[in-house]
Amino acid sequence: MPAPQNVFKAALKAGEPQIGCWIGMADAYAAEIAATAGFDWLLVDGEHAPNDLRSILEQVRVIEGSGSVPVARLPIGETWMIKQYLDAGVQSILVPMVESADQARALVRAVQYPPRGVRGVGSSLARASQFAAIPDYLTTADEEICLLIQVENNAGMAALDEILTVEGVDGVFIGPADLAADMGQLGNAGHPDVEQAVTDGLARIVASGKAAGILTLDPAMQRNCLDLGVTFLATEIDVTLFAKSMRAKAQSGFALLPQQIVTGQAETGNASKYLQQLCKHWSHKGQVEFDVYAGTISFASGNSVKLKATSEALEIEASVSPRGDLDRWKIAITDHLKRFAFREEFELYWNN
Ligand SMILES: O=C(O)C(=O)C[C@H](O)[C@@H](O)CO
Repeated sequence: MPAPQNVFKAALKAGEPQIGCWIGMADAYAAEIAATAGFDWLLVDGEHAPNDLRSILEQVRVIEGSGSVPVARLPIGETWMIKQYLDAGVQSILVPMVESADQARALVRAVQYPPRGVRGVGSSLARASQFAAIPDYLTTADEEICLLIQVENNAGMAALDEILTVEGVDGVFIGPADLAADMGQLGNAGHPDVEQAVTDGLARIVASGKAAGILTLDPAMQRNCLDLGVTFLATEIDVTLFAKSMRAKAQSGFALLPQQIVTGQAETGNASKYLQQLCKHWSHKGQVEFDVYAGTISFASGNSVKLKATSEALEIEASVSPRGDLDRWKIAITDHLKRFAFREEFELYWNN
């Protein structure tokens, strides 16, 4: 009886695109929910999520029972860590921050038993062999391990062609976020230079015959990657899905409640000037419409202000969301207008 077949590895070898999702909740219950979605693979993130071997194992267990395949990302590519992940029964691993062919070769050795590799032999204790219930595990395990590595900085990209010659690396994942950071575009993986480097790298990986992979939430980039021949594509992240939908649902709930609104006025002959100054000042942060007589400024937070200028006064209506801080918003509006009206005695009276 051989080691369990790695259907994910087989699909990559056959060039069949596999759509996956990053799961970073670091919780088996959440992983079990994700596993009902039907993704081909789920990346259990041991690098950026608060996971340890135990939590990785619990998530792998619940995913294995579904139609999805677990792929575990290690925090870093250490031989002893790989040994533990494989003995725990993980068959597909993703190793971050690979930047040389020597490093890739060491990782290949780490996932293989002697004489080809250095994986320690402990299968009699290991879940991977079903605790020695799989008699042929030792001689069949290597073939079912899928080793995926991440190239995600300038050094790795420079060594990519040599890395792609390393036998035993089943796929190479380009990490846009970390590559962007190393390219001087921290937080801006969508920068044209970064996207160009990513697509060039993916094309080289595909041309080498190895599987190419990436995580991107951008639908256009996802389409482009599949057109390039990417075969392990992660299109979502559970944490961001959950966080964004919770925030949106909280806002839509509060939208059922009345806004907090207050009016105010200031006697001045420069009402139109100050109105236009305030609208221009906040035009880069919020949604702004104005002319010489009236203006509206709205922010994503729910804070907004309407202004009307006459020849003698500036009239204001300030509002915040039901849970917003109206007093703080009034102070912000007052402070900005006082700064613009520094040449005169300017008092803004609120009708609260
Ligand atoms: O560099 C990248 O991009 C990745 O390796 C994926 C990120 O680590 C993932 O956390 C999403 O930002």
